[in-house]
Amino acid sequence: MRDAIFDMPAAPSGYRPIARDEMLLEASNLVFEAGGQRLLCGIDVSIRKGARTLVMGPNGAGKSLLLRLLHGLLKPAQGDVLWQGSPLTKQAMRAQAMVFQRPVLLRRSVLANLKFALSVRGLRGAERAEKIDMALTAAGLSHLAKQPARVLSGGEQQRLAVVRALACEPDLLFLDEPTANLDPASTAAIETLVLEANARGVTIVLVTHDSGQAKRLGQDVIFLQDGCVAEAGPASQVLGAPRSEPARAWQDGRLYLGANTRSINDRSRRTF
Ligand SMILES: Nc1ncnc2c1ncn2[C@@H]1O[C@H](COP(=O)(O)OP(=O)(O)OP(=O)(O)O)[C@@H](O)[C@H]1O
Repeated sequence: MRDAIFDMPAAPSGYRPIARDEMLLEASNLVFEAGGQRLLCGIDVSIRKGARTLVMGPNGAGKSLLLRLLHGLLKPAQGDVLWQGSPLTKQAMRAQAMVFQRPVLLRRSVLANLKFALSVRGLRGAERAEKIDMALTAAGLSHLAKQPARVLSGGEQQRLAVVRALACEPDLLFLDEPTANLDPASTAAIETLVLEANARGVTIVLVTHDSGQAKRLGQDVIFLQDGCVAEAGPASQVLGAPRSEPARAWQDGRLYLGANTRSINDRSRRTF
């Protein structure tokens, strides 16, 4: 039985080994295949309760697929996802929420988007109204509550998507490139919402290509390359003193093309 956060060599000094009961989500030997291709190669990852874990790596590395598998939106060809040590159930999925790069909003008002999400969770009346009010305030969207969500700017839509997810009080929030295409002010607003939620105890798993964001938010990092984990561990190691070539290239700002020359069928082999 594993008792450390990731399947890595000995943890570097200063990094506290994490006991198993501190794991919120664990995946072992996750394989995903589509169209006759092996897209995830047998991934082992663990998500610490209360931590901010970043999923990084180049385009097509499998970051979104990994999030969807961890959230239970996709089923693996092989491998298991455990939520607090037990198989992922519908109930466990309700303790999680996901925010996508392009916000998925109802073609209704800002208010109705929040109302609907909370109603699905069984909230009504004063309790729901209070949560809606809190969400609108947190997102700075109170003045736009009656506007159709689709007329909001990209940054406003993403803030709505984040507070709508958080209003349901998930234990874990997945965010797939939530600030791609956003300007610095909008990025800062999303990061503030994420950090505030995390300070309240919400575990965060966030995909990013943004090196500044990785440094600002990262506590643990899973670095993917070609559907495999190239390196995983504390951000101080993976981003600060990487051991794998893909993560080293990222740190140096080099374009790492090596793995792309391999054929798709080689994806099951770890060559890092
Ligand atoms: N349903 C599917 N069927 C076939 N191939 C798929 C499917 N979903 C994803 N892929 C492929 O799997 C690979 C990984 O996709 P994924 O979206 O996870 O990459 P990513 O790391 O999130 O990339 P990006 O940074 O560009 O968003 C890609 O080559 C993609 O084309």
